[in-house]
Amino acid sequence: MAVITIIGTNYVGAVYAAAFADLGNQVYGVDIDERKVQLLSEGISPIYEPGLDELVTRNLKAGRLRFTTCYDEAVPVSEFVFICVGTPSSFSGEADMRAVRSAAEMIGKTIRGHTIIINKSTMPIGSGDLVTSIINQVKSPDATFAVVSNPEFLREGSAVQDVFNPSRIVLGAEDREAAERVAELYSALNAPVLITDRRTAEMIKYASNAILATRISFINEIAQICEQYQADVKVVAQGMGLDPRIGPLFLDAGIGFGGSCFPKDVKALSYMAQEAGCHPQLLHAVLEINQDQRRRFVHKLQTMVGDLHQRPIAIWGLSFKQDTDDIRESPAIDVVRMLIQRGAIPRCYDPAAMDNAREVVPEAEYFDDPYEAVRGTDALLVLTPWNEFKQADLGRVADLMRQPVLLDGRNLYDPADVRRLGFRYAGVGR
Ligand SMILES: NC(=O)c1ccc[n+]([C@@H]2O[C@H](COP(=O)([O-])OP(=O)(O)OC[C@H]3O[C@@H](n4cnc5c(N)ncnc54)[C@H](O)[C@@H]3O)[C@@H](O)[C@H]2O)c1
Ligand SMILES: O=c1ccn([C@@H]2O[C@H](COP(=O)(O)OP(=O)(O)O[C@H]3O[C@H](CO)[C@@H](O)[C@H](O)[C@H]3O)[C@@H](O)[C@H]2O)c(=O)[nH]1
Repeated sequence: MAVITIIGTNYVGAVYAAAFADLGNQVYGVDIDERKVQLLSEGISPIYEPGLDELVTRNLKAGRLRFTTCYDEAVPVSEFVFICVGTPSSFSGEADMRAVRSAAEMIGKTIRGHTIIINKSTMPIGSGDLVTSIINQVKSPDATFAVVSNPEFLREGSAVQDVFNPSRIVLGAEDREAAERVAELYSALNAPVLITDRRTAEMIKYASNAILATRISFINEIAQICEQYQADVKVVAQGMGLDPRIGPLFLDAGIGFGGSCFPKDVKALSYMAQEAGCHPQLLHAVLEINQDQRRRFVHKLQTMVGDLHQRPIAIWGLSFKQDTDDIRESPAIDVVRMLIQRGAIPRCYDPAAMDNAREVVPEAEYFDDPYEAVRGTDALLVLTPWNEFKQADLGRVADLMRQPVLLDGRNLYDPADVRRLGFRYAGVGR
């Protein structure tokens, strides 16, 4: 049993707080957002993440988990303090480290005895040194500490599952004993552990996200070429994926990657590269192809239905991927914005992300029922691959629409099946 504090309790921190408690530890979750702390203390997850409510509730009841806004209540009694605050993109693409700096300062002021501080947020290379120096400036003279980098690889929508079944635990430290003590926290999960220096660990995170984003932009570029030569990118990806050197994952063509990680982390890596005098051509291309994908999709809609002014267009899916309410950098939200700019009337449905979407795109119309959203529309755009869209009653959809046009931004449907129902259909790269 260890006493652990998690700083920042949202997509990453809330899941970790509950998971470490579930493994038998005493855990404090600290967040500056009072509403979030209040909800979590009542066993209600502030985000849509399958399995999280149950995990939080079970551990609150067992008395192993507590949420607070007060560092003083948690940090002084903790042996381990995880930093899980956000590191969003700033205007230049550089990671915005304000939350990390302020968390480090608060940790520095409240640590007692010996504490291991773990950087779990995705932070630029060199951030371990930054956190160390901030803490050194404010800590009490008798407090000692070590900073370990421990990047996180969970995916939203399957975060609970991913945290209990990690592909690897990466630890970076100048103090090997500190890294080994952090490794013990994960010992029950039987995952491979890689211990290295801090900067290498920080780079492993950026390089991992960058290659996954690269695969997506790669297949999206292949999809563009497939469209010109009447090949089917879905089958191309399948055929490529059978080669064990290539593998089948992260080769789904579509409207591009979004979310709070790939876009910001590729930008941050590219920024770091440029700052160091490198020329990150591949990273630039990955981002450029990703933006193009959205524009090309809207252009395809225009070629199929003509001028969009005053045209009602149905949208299925707003979150950046399935099984989450997260709309950060969602390509679907970008597409909706482009439609509005062109005078269209987007009629949107999403099983989890509509409250978030309403806040950023209040001009669109929202429906609680996917079939209501398509009523009287001139096209249906499927933008997020939620399960409930995969076997939807497309016959009924065709009947409800003013004209049956289906643009499948995630290649969910079999083109021949959809055309048989009377739709004019376009996927991506097929
Ligand atoms: N979301 C993911 O799937 C994922 C996966 C792996 C790594 N990461 C990385 O982990 C980090 C956290 O990601 P997230 O999506 O959970 O971020 P988030 O922005 O959704 O949540 C951050 C939380 O930290 C809180 N916070 C901000 N400043 C604070 C402070 N000074 N003290 C205490 N709490 C504070 C915020 O109120 C918020 O609840 C980021 O660096 C991200 O890149 C995210
Ligand atoms: O073949 C694919 C796979 C994914 N996507 C899109 O890529 C984005 C990211 O998807 P995914 O990686 O599943 O979700 P995230 O929750 O953003 O997780 C990524 O980002 C996290 C934050 O850094 C990392 O921890 C994870 O390992 C990494 O997969 C989404 O918009 C997906 O729709 C595609 O377009 N095609």
